[in-house]
Amino acid sequence: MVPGRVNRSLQRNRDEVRVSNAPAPAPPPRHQPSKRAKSKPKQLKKVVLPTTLRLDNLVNILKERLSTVQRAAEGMGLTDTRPDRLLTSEDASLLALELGFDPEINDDAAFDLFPLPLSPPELLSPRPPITGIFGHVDHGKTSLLDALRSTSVAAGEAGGITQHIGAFEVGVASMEGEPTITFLDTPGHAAFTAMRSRGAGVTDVVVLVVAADDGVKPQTEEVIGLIRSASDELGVVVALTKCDKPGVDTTKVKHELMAAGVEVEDFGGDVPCVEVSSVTGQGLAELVETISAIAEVRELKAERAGRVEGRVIESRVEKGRGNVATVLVLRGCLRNTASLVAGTTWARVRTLIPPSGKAVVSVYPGQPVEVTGWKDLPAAGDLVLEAATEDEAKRAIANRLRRVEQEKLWSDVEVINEKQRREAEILAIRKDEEDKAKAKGLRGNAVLHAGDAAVEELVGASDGPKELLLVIKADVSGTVEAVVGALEGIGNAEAKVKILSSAVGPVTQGDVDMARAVGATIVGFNVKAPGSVMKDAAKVPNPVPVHTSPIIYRLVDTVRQATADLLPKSIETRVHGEATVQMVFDISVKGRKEPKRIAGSKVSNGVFQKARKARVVRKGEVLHTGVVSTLKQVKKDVLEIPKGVECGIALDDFDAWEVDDLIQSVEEVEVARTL
Ligand SMILES: Nc1nc2c(ncn2[C@@H]2O[C@H](COP(=O)(O)OP(=O)(O)OP(=O)(O)O)[C@@H](O)[C@H]2O)c(=O)[nH]1
Repeated sequence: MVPGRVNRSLQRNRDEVRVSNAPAPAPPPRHQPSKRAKSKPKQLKKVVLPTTLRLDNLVNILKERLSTVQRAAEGMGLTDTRPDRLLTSEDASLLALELGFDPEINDDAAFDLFPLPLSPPELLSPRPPITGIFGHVDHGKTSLLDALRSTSVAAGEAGGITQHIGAFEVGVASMEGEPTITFLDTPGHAAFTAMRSRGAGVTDVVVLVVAADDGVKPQTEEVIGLIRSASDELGVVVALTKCDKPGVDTTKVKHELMAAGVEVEDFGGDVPCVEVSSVTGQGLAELVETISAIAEVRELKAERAGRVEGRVIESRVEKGRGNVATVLVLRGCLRNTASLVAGTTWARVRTLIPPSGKAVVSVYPGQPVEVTGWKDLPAAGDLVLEAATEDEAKRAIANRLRRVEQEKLWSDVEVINEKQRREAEILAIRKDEEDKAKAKGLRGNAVLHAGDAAVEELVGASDGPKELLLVIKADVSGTVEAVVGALEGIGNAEAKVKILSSAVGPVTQGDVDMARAVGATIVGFNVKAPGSVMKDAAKVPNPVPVHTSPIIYRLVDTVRQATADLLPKSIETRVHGEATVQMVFDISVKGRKEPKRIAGSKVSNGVFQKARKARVVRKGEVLHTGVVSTLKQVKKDVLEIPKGVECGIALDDFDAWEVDDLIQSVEEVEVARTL
């Protein structure tokens, strides 16, 4: 415990408040210590405050009166001082200080691991370039990666098989230093833009794949945009694929590339363009040579000793191996004895498996490796850092988790406080309306009804957009991110998607329980939902919708439809008949003092039906829509009147007829809306 820390931060806060209120002559009341706190600094009594507490918890901890704490809170500028109001730890500390206490926080909470400063040049050694292959759907990325991968297998030990770990290495005979290129095996689906842009973050060289028989397409342009935004860090080579196809016009494609802003070498620019075929193997060696030439010019170097740093490029749970993450080493030496942290999890490395499939004891910069031993699954994109000891790793992660929890809690605090404030407001309004109703002489249900009506008006007026709550599951962390990216934007101002949680793994009973508790829908990409879990999800009265598919677009469509279903249906009015008022007269009705006012009309269009609602239109303006109480032909009650026939019409709640009013016989139909 370090008591001084809080005081320093409190001082800083006071300064901030003063600055923001600079024009005011006197310091504002909030964050202003009382004389009591100032004049008796030695008598401050130590108190340890939990990170989250309600106002009444603070009252108990400080052993003060509720009213005293509330007064102090008001003096600090807090408008809401109800006992169940949640306080931020900062406000709670300030209140404690204000009331003559010395609040403490745990200094260990600040500990974490961070990337090392840049290494001095004399410690740097060449490293393999990290190469990403990007381009439009079906332009041949997978085929090119497969062709390059088989080159690496062929060049490796006899019978060797490359494991699919999200990256692989290809040897380059002519390259100096580390004679390999590391290829990232990134997927090329349109919905995976998020992953691609992250992939580009660790990439040194981009191979822009353009099919020679198809030319520049929307995703080609998207990749060009990505390359432009990171042009200082990226080397670029264009691979014109499918050049074995008869009749392809590579010059035309190069023109298209120029038009899209890629200055190809043949036309005087600096971007090399290699014509390849994954079918015949044409140009593959040249492509590899070109990448290594680009890498040499860029002098890619990293320190091969010391603490390791890397990035997670893929992660998944594997039967028998547990949490597995493919890590790309960016600096240092990754040993099979290291303790690592990534995101909010850590690992004591159990095995290091490179693409060749044979365990190794150390891995160097530019190389990809599968790391097992993670306590939890790290996410694709997470920074991997080495801790000096296992304890250090655990400490850093405990603090990161605490911070994540706190952040979440404090965003919830706002919501909870707002919800409580609103509930109190609703109660007050209900009471007020009920009192008014009683004063008017109303009794019993009529009083309750007055309260209900006022609350309904208030609640109806301020409802935000409807939300489709989602629990997302996917096979690997990269796809979790992609699915979240594809779904989170769905909706409009009236209905939208809200993602409650997203994680790697199959749909579990826990997911269903959680979804059921909050009324959420489960979306699974490329994952299984066991039969028992699906059976439970289908249970009435609270079934949980579960949508799983290996096709992301299908999930997007399903979620879009489910979100559209939340939209209030639009009401379409269909007119089945029209009558024009020709004269207005009164008839006396048995048992009624007042005569009934009848619109003597003639049906001018369609059929006028008693069972349908009637809409009164005067000079184009709708005056009333209501129930038909009387429909008479001469003196006889009838159910409908055809076109051209005269009739008498009366409505339940309207009788201010005028000659020439139009009475429409209407049907109100609910129409589903789309997004
Ligand atoms: N003739 C010929 N066909 C090719 C070549 N490269 C790919 N193809 C074919 O083009 C089609 C698409 O190839 P993929 O490698 O799946 O393309 P992709 O870019 O990975 O596709 P997505 O993963 O869907 O983005 C397949 O039918 C391949 O057989 C090539 O060099 N020559």
